[in-house]
Order: sequence, then structure tokens, then C-alpha cells
Amino acid sequence: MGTFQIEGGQQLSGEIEPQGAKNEALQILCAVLLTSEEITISNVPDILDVNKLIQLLKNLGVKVKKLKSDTYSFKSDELDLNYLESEQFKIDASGLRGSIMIVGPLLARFGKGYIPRPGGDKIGRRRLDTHFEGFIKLGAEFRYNKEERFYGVEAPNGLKGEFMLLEEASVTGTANIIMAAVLADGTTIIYNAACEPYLQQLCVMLNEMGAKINGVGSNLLSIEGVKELQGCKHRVLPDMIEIGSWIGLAAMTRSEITIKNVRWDMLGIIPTTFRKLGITIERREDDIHIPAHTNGYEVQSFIDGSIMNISDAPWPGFTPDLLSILLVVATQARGSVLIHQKMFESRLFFVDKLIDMGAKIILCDPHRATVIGHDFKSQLKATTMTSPDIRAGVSLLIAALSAKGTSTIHNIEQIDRGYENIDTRLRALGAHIERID
Ligand SMILES: CC(=O)N[C@H]1[C@@H](OP(=O)(O)OP(=O)(O)OC[C@H]2O[C@@H](n3ccc(=O)[nH]c3=O)[C@H](O)[C@@H]2O)O[C@H](CO)[C@@H](O)[C@@H]1O
Ligand SMILES: C=C(OP(=O)(O)O)C(=O)O
Repeated sequence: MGTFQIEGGQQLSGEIEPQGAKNEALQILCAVLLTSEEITISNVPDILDVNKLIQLLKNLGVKVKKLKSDTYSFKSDELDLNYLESEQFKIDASGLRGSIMIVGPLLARFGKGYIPRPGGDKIGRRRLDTHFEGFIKLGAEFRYNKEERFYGVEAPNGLKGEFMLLEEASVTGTANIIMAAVLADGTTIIYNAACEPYLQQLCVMLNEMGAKINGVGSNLLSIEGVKELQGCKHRVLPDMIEIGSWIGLAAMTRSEITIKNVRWDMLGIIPTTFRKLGITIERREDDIHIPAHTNGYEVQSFIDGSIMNISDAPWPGFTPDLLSILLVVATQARGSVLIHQKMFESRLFFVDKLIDMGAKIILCDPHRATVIGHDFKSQLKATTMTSPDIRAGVSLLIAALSAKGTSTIHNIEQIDRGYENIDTRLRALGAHIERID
């Protein structure tokens, strides 16, 4: 179990370049299974989850070449499908959430797809019904081994396009169904599709490969199946969750930081939501500039004067992955805010650690926390903590960087799942952080 030691209270400054997006890369990497031709992907982040998925693809027989530090080519022309029935596959696939998205492409191209219960953050129930209900609609047969928690879908006679109204706008579920439908016979209509930028990117890439997807960016997709797909080149977007994390870091440590090349057009409601906490976010061409918040930041209220409430929702709503960051930043705001995590059941429990550090938070129930900001009149105190999940981990890291004294964070593998060389990059901004084992 790795550990960070952080001496808090330093003001940071400088520029930071966001990494490629974890959650887009996981979708795009699975899509390489849809063709026997070569696919080149750039801006691939060097993070644990992505590296695990690349290893899984290699074990499945995909020919992977590293062309540059962030660029790979993939060729899925000679796959070993027996691997899907091996013990090694169960270990590999259960190590991350993104592995679930190999099922759609394998089912579409080879008529079968298997997966153990995928890993990822333990942040409440994470059911897979949307994925499998979609495959069943396309004509697949589904089975589930409860003992081994192993899922399987088969369609020896191929898939057939259908209309489907998803029960939930599931992100990975939508990606999986799209990747199954692109090679189905006939037209698939997906209503209540998730439509976040990473899914838009997946559709753009698939269309580049010869797929016929209409409605990209909306929640109504029409996919006319094609017989086969070709190779292509694709570049992954900057990671909007990382960008939001740096905004939070800058505000909470009262640092002047410029986040470079953020793709403003793809950030949706994220900047506006941080502004609701009173954080100044300046647009400088395609960069975000955060000035040092020497006088703090003040939570806005609604038009009728009622208390600010920030909650998550499927895109274009506010992403649940940034609520933990927003919550930690609110602990030093002027004013109070209710954070309502609607989508996940167990993502707010990390507030106990912030309370230990001196933050004023009332955990109302598993989904809601009221934060009463200190307005920097009282600094958080350093402590020892364990990172429970990727975003809570980064939130605790931000808290530690702003706190008085030296904090220790264990289980930093959770952070390494999604943040590339975070300690090195933070040190470049002036942070005092060491990886101690
Ligand atoms: C690898 C990957 O890409 N992971 C992301 C993906 O996970 P993932 O695709 O697993 O998440 P889903 O979109 O399926 O669901 C997320 C949660 O929201 C609930 N839900 C979802 C849709 C809906 O309309 N109503 C609703 O309540 C689900 O029950 C679940 O509890 O999307 C999540 C939601 O943005 C992000 O937190 C994860 O980082
Ligand atoms: C919840 C997340 O990841 P995963 O779905 O991979 O667990 C996340 O990226 O915040």
C-alpha cells in the first residue's frame, strides 16, 4: 500500500497541463476490439487503470505498440478468445471498472462476451443491468453465474438493431451498447443515452472507423449497423475531472494556477458550478486561469436567497466525480452549501476524515452533506488518513495540501488509478509532497 506524506500550507503557483481523460481512454481502448485494422490513439494517460486495460488487451492477443510516451497503436487481428475463460482474465478484468466495455465489442465482432464483476471505486451499488438489458434487446442470450459473479452474453447468429429506452443514462452502459450496435444488422435507436463528451468522442471515433451513428451529443442515438469497421487515428480529450481537481486545489490553497489547453467547449457546466462557490475562473484562450484567492471565496445563493445546493446529474448535469472535490473546497468558503450526491450511495463517507481535520460538515444521510465554510479563519489540521476511492483520495490530498502540519495518506493506489504522476506534477507547482513507499 503506497503512501503520500504532505507538508501542507504552501502557496502553489505555475502552470499545469491536464492529462488525457481516464474515462474516455477506457472507452476508446475497448473500441480497438471492433476491427482487425490498426488504430492509433494519442494523449493516453499513464495511469493505473489505463495501463491495466492495455495489459488486458495484450493478454487477449491485441498487438500493442508504444509509439511515444502517450501514443499507442493497437491491432486486433489475431485474438485469443480462450483467454476469456481463463483464471488470468478473471483477475485482470476484475481490477478495474472500464473492463466491462470489452463485452459490447467482443459480442458484436465474435458473437460472445464474458466479464467477471468489474472493479473500480467502491462507492455504492454499481449495477450492470443497463448493459445487459441492452445486449438482450439486440438479441443476445444472457447468463450469470452468481457463485463466481461472472456474466456472459452470446449471439451466435449475430445481433439485430432494435429500439431501446434505457432505464438509466449509464455512461459505460451506453458505450457498451453503442459498440455492440455498430456491427448489428439493421438500425438501433438508443433513447435516454448518456451523452457526455467522452461518449461523443467514442461516437466520433467509431464514425471515423466507418460506423453510422447519428444524434451524437444528444440522448437519442440512431445507429445503422455496418458489416465491418476500419482503422483510424484518435486523440483523447483532456481529463475534465482532473481539470476540476486543479481548480479545487488552486482555490483551497489560495494559489495562482493556470490550467493549460482545457478544451473549454467540452467542460459543460463544470466552470459555472465552481463559480457557485465564489471561485474566480478566468478564461484565457483555451486555458483556465485561477487567481490567488487572497480574500477567500463566497458561496453564492439562489435568486430567492435560499441556501446553495449543488448536486450531480447525468450529463449535461454536474458530474458526480467532482462533487467530492467541490465538497472539500467548500470547507474553506465563506457561507454554507448543501452537497447532494444523488447518483452514488457511499461516496460521501470520507467527510469523517475532513471532520477530523476540523472541517464543519454535517453528514445528513449517505447522500447529503451540509458544509459550513471556515472562510480561512481556521486552517484544517494535518492528520493520517486512507484514500477510500479515487476522487475522495484527491479531495483528501487537497485538504492535506491546505492543512497545517504534515499529513499522511495511505492507499494512494486509488489516486494513481486516475492521476498521472500526481506527486511530481504537484511538486512542480511548489507542493511539499513525497511518495514514501
Ligand atoms: C469508467 C467510467 O467511465 N466510470 C464513470 C462512469 O461509471 P459507470 O458507467 O459505471 O456509471 P453509470 O453511469 O452506469 O452510473 C453511475 C451511478 O449513477 C446512477 N444513475 C445513472 C444514470 C441515471 O440516469 N441515474 C442514476 O441514478 C447509477 O445507478 C449509478 O449508481 O460514469 C459515472 C457517472 O458519471 C462516473 O462516476 C464514473 O467515473
Ligand atoms: C468512479 C470513478 O471511476 P470508476 O468508474 O473507474 O470506478 C471515477 O473516475 O471517479
